[in-house]
Amino acid sequence: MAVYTEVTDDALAEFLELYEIGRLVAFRGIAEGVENSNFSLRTTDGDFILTLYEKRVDPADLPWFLGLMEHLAAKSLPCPLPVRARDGANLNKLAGKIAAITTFLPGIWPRRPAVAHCAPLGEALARLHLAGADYAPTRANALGPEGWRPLFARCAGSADTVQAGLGAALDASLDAILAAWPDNLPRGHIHADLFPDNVFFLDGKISGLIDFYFAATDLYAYDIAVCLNAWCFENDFSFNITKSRALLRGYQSVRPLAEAERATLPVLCQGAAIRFLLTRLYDWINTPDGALVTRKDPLAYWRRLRFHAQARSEGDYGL
Ligand SMILES: Nc1ncnc2c1ncn2[C@@H]1O[C@H](COP(=O)(O)OP(=O)(O)OP(=O)(O)O)[C@@H](O)[C@H]1O
Ligand SMILES: N[C@@H](CCO)C(=O)O
Repeated sequence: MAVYTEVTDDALAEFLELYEIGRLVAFRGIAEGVENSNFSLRTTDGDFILTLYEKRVDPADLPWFLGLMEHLAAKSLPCPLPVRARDGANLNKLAGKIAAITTFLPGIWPRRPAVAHCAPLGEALARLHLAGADYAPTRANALGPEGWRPLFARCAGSADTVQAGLGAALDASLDAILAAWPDNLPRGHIHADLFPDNVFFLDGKISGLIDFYFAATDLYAYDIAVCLNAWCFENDFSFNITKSRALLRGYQSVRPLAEAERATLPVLCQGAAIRFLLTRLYDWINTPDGALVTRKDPLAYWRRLRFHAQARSEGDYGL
């Protein structure tokens, strides 16, 4: 459930006056997502999404995210296009929060990711990387390697309440991953959270890439590692190398990987696994019982981390 902030009819009417998008026809909260409050908005001009930015998004970063989306959409990537108000602003205030309207994208996200989704996903990710290359402003990845130790420090004390011995195991894993982390790979703007619920499909083709609020300037291959974690494990935590091979082939059909990117896939995947493990662990510990939002299981990423830690080479990912 992700409607943290209620929007009254009067406040909405006043807000929509700022835009030139026709008259309101329908408005409802969207239950999915955990980070921001999202509403679907229908006007006489069409369908839109209204987002109110909540806890984790730093308002100072919003112009960068919206600018990136505008840049990518202009290059025909199927991502939401921020709608500008009459005065040209793409961010305004609603119900005490910073808010934006973006275009609505058709399609549905795959509840059960299959092999057939993975090649189009890889292609779309590579297109995103290429299309973003000439977006000049940069954004440091707050949830990249430099952020992992400080994040762990904020939840280490409670890790063992989730699983006995988890704190010490994570401490050792972080040491190993950070020591082996590559710093000389090709970089640019990455999505950094391209999970199945952020990718819409229609008739077997990708129709939407959403949720750019973790995007940052970082290693391209790290973005692939995020996708390998999010798309290529089965419910029993076994790694599906057929999905991984399809994803990597799809990616390389658009942007071939450098040798160093291929060779470092095991550690990049460990890093991506620990990143989601840590944010989930933090949320697990800090979300009060009875909160409306569903907490995500940190241990699902502990299982993934263990797989990647025993991977020896790119061959373990189907290359
Ligand atoms: N541009 C869009 N077009 C169509 N639907 C959208 C769009 N943006 C968001 N949605 C809908 O809103 C839901 C939540 O959006 P989103 O994933 O961005 O929320 P969030 O709280 O920021 O997410 P997350 O928890 O994944 O970080 C999506 O699953 C989708 O149903
Ligand atoms: N994709 C993240 C949640 C929000 O970005 C996760 O599954 O932990």
